[in-house]
Order: sequence, then C-alpha cells, then structure tokens
Amino acid sequence: MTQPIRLAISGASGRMGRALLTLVREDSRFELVGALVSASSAHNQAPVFSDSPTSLRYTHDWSAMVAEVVIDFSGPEGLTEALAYCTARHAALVTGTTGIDAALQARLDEATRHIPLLHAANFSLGVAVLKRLLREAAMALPDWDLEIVEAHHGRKEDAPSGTALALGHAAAQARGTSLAKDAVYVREGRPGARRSGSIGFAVVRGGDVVGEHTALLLGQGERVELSHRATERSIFARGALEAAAWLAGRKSGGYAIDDMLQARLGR
Ligand SMILES: NC(=O)C1=CN([C@@H]2O[C@H](COP(=O)(O)OP(=O)(O)OC[C@H]3O[C@@H](n4cnc5c(N)ncnc54)[C@H](OP(=O)(O)O)[C@@H]3O)[C@@H](O)[C@H]2O)C=CC1
Ligand SMILES: O=C(O)C1=N[C@H](C(=O)O)C[C@H](O)C1
Repeated sequence: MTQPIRLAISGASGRMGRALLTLVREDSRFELVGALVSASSAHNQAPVFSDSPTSLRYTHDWSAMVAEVVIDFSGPEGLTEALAYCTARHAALVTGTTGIDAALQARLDEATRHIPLLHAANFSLGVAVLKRLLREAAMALPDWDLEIVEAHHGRKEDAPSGTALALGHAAAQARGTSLAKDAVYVREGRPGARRSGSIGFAVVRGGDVVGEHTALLLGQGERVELSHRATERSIFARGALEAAAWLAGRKSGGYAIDDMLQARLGR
C-alpha cells in the first residue's frame, strides 16, 4: 500500500484554507502534517479539528514540520514563507495566491530550478476551458474590442483578480501582444475614445460573490460574451488537491494547470 502524501496548508485559517481542510480530512491520499497561519493570527495554536482525535494545531512555526507538498492560499507574505520552506526542504509547492508582484514572481521562477512548483490563478476546470475558448475567440476576431469584467466578494485584497489577468494575458498572447503594452486598468474623468487593440479591465467587489469572470468581445452590431461563474469555493480546493497529488514526486520545474489537465482537455 502506498503511503499518504505528507501535506501542509499555508493560509489554513482563511476562506480557501478552511475549504481545503474540509476536503483533506476525507481524502486518504493525504496526511495533513501542518496548518500554517500568520505570526499574528488569532488562530495560532488553536486546534485544527476540535471534533477529531488528531492533536494538530494551527501554527506559524514551519521548522518542525516535514511535508512533501505545501498548498498555499494565503497572500504574498505567506507565499514567501511557503517558498522558503519548500526550497530549503525540497518540498513541492502548489500555490493559488494572487496579487503577486514582479519581485515575488521572479523568486517563484527561480525556485522552479530547485523544486516542482505549480502556480495557478484559478484551479477550476471551467476557467481552464474558458481560457482556451478566449484564446480561440481573440485570434478569430482580432479587430474586436476586448474587455474583461470580474466580480468577487468584498474581502478580496487584489485587483484585477489573478484570473482576469491570466485571461487577459492569454488573449494578448493569442493576438501577438502583451498586457504590458495594451492593458487599460483604469478609466476615469475623460480618458478619451477607446484605443484600438487595448484590453480593458473592470472590477466589481461586494457581498459573498465567490468569483465571476466575463470576457467581452465587442464588434460592430454583434458581440461574444464568454463567462464563468464559481458558486462554491470547494471547486478551487478540489483542483488544488488534485494538483498536489499530481505534483508530489515530480522533478523540479514550473508547472501550469494545463499540464495537469492535458489528458482531460486534450491539446
Ligand atoms: N487560484 C485560485 O483558484 C484561488 C485563489 N485565491 C487566492 O488565494 C489567496 C487567499 O484567498 P482567501 O482564502 O479568500 O483569503 P483569506 O484572507 O480568507 O485567507 C488568507 C489567510 O492567509 C493567512 N495568512 C496571512 N499571512 C500568512 C502567513 N505569513 N502565513 C500563513 N498564513 C497567512 C491569513 O490568516 P491568519 O492571519 O489567521 O493566518 C488569512 O486569513 C488570495 O490571494 C486569493 O486571491 C482564492 C481562491 C481561489
Ligand atoms: O480571492 C478570491 O476569492 C479568488 N481569487 C482568484 C483570483 O484572483 O482570480 C480566483 C477566484 O476567482 C477566487
């Protein structure tokens, strides 16, 4: 019988962390060995499961833990700590944290020389398909205006969402350009007429919206709308656990969710 994969969760007390904890306790592929929180967390040292015999507690102390895979949904600081642990211990890292700046992105890229690392702005299967559809539409309708609209709950800290940026990046690439060149993130006052070829982003925040993304391709007299709506956070948690099981034991390198989904989605 194969041994379960020793798994730690970073950002364990957050919305995604709690969704992961719920699923992982029923998943025999994994043994949960750590539930990491921030140094100032109100949960530090609280029991992870008050209704089960395990004595596991939330902790900020990475040093005593022996994990083969870390799943991180925390924020840039938590991801920085998870990355330091994984590179020092040669553990695999699955991260869904968004709002990453260029310096942290460069550290993630460098780490792929030493550990297996999978970063995805969205772990849902539907968004993976949406990205493929958008690439195709952006290529087939090269002159149509492209706008990306996203909506999330009011506690989200980064904007536009990582998924909106990933969609924009995929469409820009398909059109032979880049977000650095063509993205428009803010319109206010008198921004003037829309520049042809630009890719606009619009952000909605409020309530308990789990995550919604629409790519609008706007032509003359017609439009195409490609939308995805997440109604349960468990879809991201399930995708991240699949990624962790898939990544454990792989050779060092940077992996994308498409690598994992290749067999299912083809191409
Ligand atoms: N890729 C995807 O599919 C998805 C990505 N996300 C992304 O995941 C991230 C987290 O989202 P969400 O769960 O909603 O956010 P939350 O704010 O609910 O949770 C993040 C938690 O991380 C904890 N944290 C902060 N610093 C550290 C640290 N240094 N070490 C460990 N834990 C830390 C905080 O809790 P405490 O202080 O108690 O430790 C916080 O509650 C965001 O970047 C979000 O955009 C979200 C959903 C899906
Ligand atoms: O913060 C969230 O909640 C989400 N964040 C991710 C993003 O920034 O794209 C993915 C998902 O939409 C939920």
